[in-house]
Amino acid sequence: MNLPHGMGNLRHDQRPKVSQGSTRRISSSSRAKRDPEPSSSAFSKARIRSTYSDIFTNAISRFLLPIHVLPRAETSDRFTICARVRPFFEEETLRNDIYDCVSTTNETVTVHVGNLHLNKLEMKHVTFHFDNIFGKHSSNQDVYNVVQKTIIHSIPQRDRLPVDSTVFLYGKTGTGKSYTINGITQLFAHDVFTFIENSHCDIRLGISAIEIVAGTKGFIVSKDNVCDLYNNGALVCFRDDAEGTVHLRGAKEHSCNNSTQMDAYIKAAKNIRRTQATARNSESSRSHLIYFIRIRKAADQLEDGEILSTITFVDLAGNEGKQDSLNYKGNSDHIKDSTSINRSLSSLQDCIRAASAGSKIIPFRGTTLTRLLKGCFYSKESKTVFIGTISGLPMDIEQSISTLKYTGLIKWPMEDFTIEQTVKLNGIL
Ligand SMILES: Nc1ncnc2c1ncn2[C@@H]1O[C@H](COP(=O)(O)OP(=O)(O)OP(=O)(O)O)[C@@H](O)[C@H]1O
Repeated sequence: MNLPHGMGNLRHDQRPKVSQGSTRRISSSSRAKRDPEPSSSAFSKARIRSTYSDIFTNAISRFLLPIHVLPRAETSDRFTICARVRPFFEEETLRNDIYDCVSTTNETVTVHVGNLHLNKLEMKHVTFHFDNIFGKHSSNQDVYNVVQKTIIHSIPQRDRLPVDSTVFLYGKTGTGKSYTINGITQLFAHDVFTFIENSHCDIRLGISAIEIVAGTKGFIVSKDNVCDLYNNGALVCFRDDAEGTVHLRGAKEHSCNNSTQMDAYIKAAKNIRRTQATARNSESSRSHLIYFIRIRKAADQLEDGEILSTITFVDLAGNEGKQDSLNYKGNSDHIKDSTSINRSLSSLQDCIRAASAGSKIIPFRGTTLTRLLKGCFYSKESKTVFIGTISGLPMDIEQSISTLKYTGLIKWPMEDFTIEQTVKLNGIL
């Protein structure tokens, strides 16, 4: 029997156990109806999940990935779509109402959604099939090994022109975006000079780091501000050229001659970035952080000398559902931040989807974030890795599903990467 790929490397006895129930693909048209925004009802859902945790954990332990989940046509390698599941913290493992609602293989992640429907308990297993899944036990090195295959295309070779590459981290607050980007940029800093040496090309590296923060006029959220993290947060203007390369006017670019320097500049930007303690994360990022690693001709020592390619690392601010916003009632700054962040994330998805569908019209002018990343959408040769981060907590289920849908839709129509099975559980309430 042909095992679906992703399951091929699991022995039969290692695979999750069979579950009974209906299986269906999710169509894009019915998506909105069945997946409403998490709302105050999410609280009652959380209560149901905690009250009937025994029944739900039993149903999760009997889950088996449907055999026909995976076949799909080969798609281009311009976008690599991944998800990472963060492990539970120690304090979470000690709580009775918390159990793991996510299971993974190398290419699939399944979110187990326990619910009460018409007074009966049911378990919906929603499986997402991506290019790579990093489970709870994966390390930053595992993530970097995949990212490296993409960013290597930006290093010039004698027989090949370099292309731009971008790595995005997207997910709910506290799911490990910054943890992942810090890990992979550190590994990148360590490796990149070896790549350059092996390329035998005369090139030099420069790094700039900016954050995008919500601009406000009174009560109104206006155009976002771009701040230079290497110049005390000074405001930066930018323009793009015909090739789509964005030039930051007034942003400092530091030349890096070795790994230690590169690593130090990466850490310096991270430490200056705007963060705020929230209910979910003591150091929650309230801005989008972007590192631009410019690969320039070595002969051209000027700061604005010819750019051969750019490697961009984007740590997006945490997206927030309605229930998160309820924690900040009355904090108008936080609400303005959230509005701006959610608007730019939604615009980013529109742009990446238009780009992956090969559309000539890409709505990148909508937000500062998408204007800055224009090159990633316009250049057909550019390569992008998009990593959605989630947690397996019962109270995060709706957000995890929303993150995974957002992430997958970048590359495929919904029915090509999602499958849903519903199992009716014993117990009438
Ligand atoms: N894979 C992981 N392994 C171990 N610890 C992790 C992992 N992912 C996240 N963490 C820990 O979880 C906490 C929150 O992670 P992090 O700050 O990266 O979240 P975030 O998604 O960037 O949140 P925000 O959007 O609020 O900035 C941190 O203490 C981090 O060390």
